Amino acid sequence: MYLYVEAARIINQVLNKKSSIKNLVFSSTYENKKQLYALTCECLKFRDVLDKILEGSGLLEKEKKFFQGDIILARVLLYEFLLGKGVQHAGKYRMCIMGHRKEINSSMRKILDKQGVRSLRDVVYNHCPDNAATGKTLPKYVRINLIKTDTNTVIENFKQNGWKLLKYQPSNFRETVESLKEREFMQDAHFPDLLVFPGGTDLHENKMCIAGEIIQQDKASCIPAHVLNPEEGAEVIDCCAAPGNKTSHVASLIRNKGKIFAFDKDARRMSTMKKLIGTAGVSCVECLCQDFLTVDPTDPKYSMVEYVLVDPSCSGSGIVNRLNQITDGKDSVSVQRLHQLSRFQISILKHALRFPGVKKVVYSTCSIHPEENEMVVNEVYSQVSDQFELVEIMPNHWLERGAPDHEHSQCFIRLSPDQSLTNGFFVSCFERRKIACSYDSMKKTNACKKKKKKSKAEKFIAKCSDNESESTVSFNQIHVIDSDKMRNEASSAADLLGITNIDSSVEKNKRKRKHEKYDSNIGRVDGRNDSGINAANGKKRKKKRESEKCFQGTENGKNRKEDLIEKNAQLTEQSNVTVQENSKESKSELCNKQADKKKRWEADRGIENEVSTSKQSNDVANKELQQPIGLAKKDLTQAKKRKEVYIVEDYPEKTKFDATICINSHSEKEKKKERKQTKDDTVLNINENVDDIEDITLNTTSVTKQDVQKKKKRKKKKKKSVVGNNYE
Ligand SMILES: C[S@@+](CC[C@H](N)C(=O)[O-])C[C@H]1O[C@@H](n2cnc3c(N)ncnc32)[C@H](O)[C@@H]1O
Repeated sequence: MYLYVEAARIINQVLNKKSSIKNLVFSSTYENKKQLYALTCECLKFRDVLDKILEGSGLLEKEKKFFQGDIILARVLLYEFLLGKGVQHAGKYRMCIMGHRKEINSSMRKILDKQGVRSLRDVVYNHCPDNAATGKTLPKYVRINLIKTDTNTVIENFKQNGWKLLKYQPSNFRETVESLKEREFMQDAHFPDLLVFPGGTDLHENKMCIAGEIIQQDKASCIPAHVLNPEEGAEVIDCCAAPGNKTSHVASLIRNKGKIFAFDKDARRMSTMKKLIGTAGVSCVECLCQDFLTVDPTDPKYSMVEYVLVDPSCSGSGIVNRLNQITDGKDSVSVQRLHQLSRFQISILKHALRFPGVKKVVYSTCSIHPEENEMVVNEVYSQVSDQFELVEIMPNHWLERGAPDHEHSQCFIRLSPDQSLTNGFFVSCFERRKIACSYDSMKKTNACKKKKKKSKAEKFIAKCSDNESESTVSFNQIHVIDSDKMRNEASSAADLLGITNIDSSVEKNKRKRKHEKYDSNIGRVDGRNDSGINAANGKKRKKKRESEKCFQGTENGKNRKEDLIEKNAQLTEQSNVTVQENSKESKSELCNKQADKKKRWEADRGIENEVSTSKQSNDVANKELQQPIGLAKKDLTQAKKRKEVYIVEDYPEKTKFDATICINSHSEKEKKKERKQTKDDTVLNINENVDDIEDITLNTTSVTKQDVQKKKKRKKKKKKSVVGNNYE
């Protein structure tokens, strides 16, 4: 049968170090790769004991003609007969084995009796001091795919199918795991989306596994995504993603909301990944079959990426049931190979840290060699320590730290079969440093920025005035739609003219932003969290990213520090607007607030100074900072009631208009008329193309909807004629 012949061929090549099992299985023409892979691996694991049985039974001698010295094929058939599904549908192969079954069985019995065990598996386990070949002692970990289901449902499902859920105290977690018996399972102590089963449990045929609701994944390999801990809606890069276990885990943590750019240069592995993420119902991933080192970090496409996972190719020396260990011995990685790998790992990690918007990078390997772990991270850290810091991962929850005798080893975590009951693994985490800058220097920068803005605001207003009928322009209120930049322009304009009513609601994102407030942490590279899923922060950060869009990463060539300072400047300016508007507040209150704000600003950035302990004043300052611009919510509501403000709400979804200025200085009748007109007809078209944010102030023209439609028609006609010309 082709399966047996193919398995024998692959084993032969692996033993002769021609290629790896995975490569050979993937390139095989045998269709059922899973079956072929499993048989190949198992035959390699049981190689020694199968050889003994062969010797005892004299099978090779007796069937000299049949096997022609092919001991590997004989091993494969013997495995299938004794440990597999039986030599099925295999004609002459089956006849050959069945014809000698008595000798085979008696040979096996002798071995079992000699060792005092009941099965061949026990022979193998007893012969491997660390059980490396079988992985028997390692529990089986099952990750719950939160895109398709939830932990309780999965637990209930197992219980209904006769599995018993074991309870434990944190102090006896390890003992409970080690004592797990058949059809018993438990929840992991560290990660709520992980279940633990007895070693050797095979859930491939389980319905939830087939449906992609649960995924068999070692606990070690689940740690990087948890350490990365992106919030829902986050943008993530997975540099070396295939076959996609960690990618699909990240997708699960962000509940399929956000974006993952998954790179891998190996097309074959990439296609496996596509299948895996397809089964897992992951749709937020863009698979990019590309060498990650060739990706341009300044490409605007990646400007919103804040999280990067670096899980590069490594020696795999931590994988305990790695077949290379069976074929080559435990320390089979040569010095030269280690050197090559570590050079590659350094370059990938350095490249990951080049993405301008990135704030967290997790580097992991399934290697036990410091050359691929601590040494790589420390080498890279020495080059980026001005921008990034090494974060202490799970400081109170994980005892096994980086290898001693290496710098920063306290920051890293390692996993091992002995201590963590997992494969050997290494995880480290870089976070972008917080910017420390004094309040005074920040204010100085603000002053410069303000000057520039003033001229921009003047320009803006001049253009607005040009486009509205001069007699009615009073600029009592400004309404800005879907443009952060415009909102800022409007703020400056309002400032300049002493306008009191500013409604900066962003219509297109109205629903998204409804409950979100400006993040008072803006400008800080923050959000550390050891583990767990931080869904609540998700919306907040998404909003922050949206509002930062015009500053961060998109303005190529600008350095991040400047961006952040600008953001802070913006924030202060915006809160100033609020303060100015709040005419009811006394001067002294305002002074107090300013002082509090200064203290808070400096305390946030670790600048040693007196930090205000007054919760009340901090709360006020917080409120102020959270309020981006314009009217307080309650003031806005009142203004709406007084009909001083109206909001153009029902723009059609596909409207191209980004901004409109609404004049509000006439009688109610006129206002109504004007409102209708504004909706239907005259709008100040700030920018037709939302993507061209840079052009917003430049392309300010007044056009009617009819104009736009005409323009579109003209464009269409033009296109048609071009197509026509091509045919000619
Ligand atoms: C350790 S595996 C990644 C495993 C994956 N993170 C997971 O959890 O399933 C390393 C991957 O890196 C890919 N790789 C190696 N060099 C690369 C490069 N320069 N750019 C992108 N991918 C690369 C390999 O093809 C391999 O699939």
